[in-house]
Amino acid sequence: MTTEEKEPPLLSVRDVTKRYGSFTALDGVTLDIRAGTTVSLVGESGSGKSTLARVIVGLEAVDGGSVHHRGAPVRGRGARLAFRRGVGMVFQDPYESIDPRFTLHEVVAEPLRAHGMYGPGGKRRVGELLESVGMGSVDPEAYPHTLSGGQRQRVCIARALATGPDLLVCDEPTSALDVSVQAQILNLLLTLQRERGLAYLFITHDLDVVRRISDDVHVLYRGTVVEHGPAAQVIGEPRHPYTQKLLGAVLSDSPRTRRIGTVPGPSDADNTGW
Ligand SMILES: Nc1ncnc2c1ncn2[C@@H]1O[C@H](COP(=O)(O)OP(=O)(O)OP(=O)(O)O)[C@@H](O)[C@H]1O
Repeated sequence: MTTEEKEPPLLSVRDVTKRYGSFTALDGVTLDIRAGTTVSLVGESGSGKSTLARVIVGLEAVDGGSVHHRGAPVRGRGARLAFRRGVGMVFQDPYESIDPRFTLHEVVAEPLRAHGMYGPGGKRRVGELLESVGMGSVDPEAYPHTLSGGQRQRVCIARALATGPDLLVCDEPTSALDVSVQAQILNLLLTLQRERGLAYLFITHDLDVVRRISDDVHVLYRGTVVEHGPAAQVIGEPRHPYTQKLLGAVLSDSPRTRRIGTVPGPSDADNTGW
């Protein structure tokens, strides 16, 4: 038996359902993330990617199914609190996700304070975190409006790392940034992953990013995982008709805009029957 088989996945999502009123946003989603690996989540707009990300980090309650961390269900207040320390989130828009009234120090210290981890060494810890994302030379007492989008996203990454998580959920962390900055942020995330053995759940519309970073890919369609597997297989030889259409639509675009967008739904499809 290999180590991989013996150890439970770092994160396990089991048969998760999420409804908003009568609308089912997630319908029996199951997904595993192994320690130190990257799972990408792709699917057209509205397929449920952000909902799944919010469910995983505990921003939304599930209506059915469960989330497990290192083999133990994230259930009950104690388990939820411990899990929240172990998972960080990076959002799409670094302008919206930082409170402009907080200094950079306060932004990064916030999760430490929330988890009772801001002790006497708190200031130094925040300095180290800013340093680790390439912001060591910036005044921690500065306010976010003095920063560029890329710098803000670095601060958001420092905040996500504050409690020492083993998993980061990244919801389109580069798509609101200038193209030249996107590569820098992606490189930073890859370096941090290497250095810290982090696992990522990575939501992106950018197929080149999916190719570059993913170990596994899950394809979401209307709240259901229709295909998953190693990235090379899902991208190189997609089996499900929806994945084929999704990637086909992307690949027919110009190389500069390989974004996973909208594909014809079942009613428009030619007997694909997904
Ligand atoms: N709070 C909410 N109340 C009602 N419906 C919601 C809510 N949040 C999401 N939805 C609906 O759930 C579905 C999935 O939304 P979600 O944001 O997860 O999609 P997505 O795949 O992340 O899309 P995008 O790529 O555009 O971000 C959408 O139809 C959306 O309108």
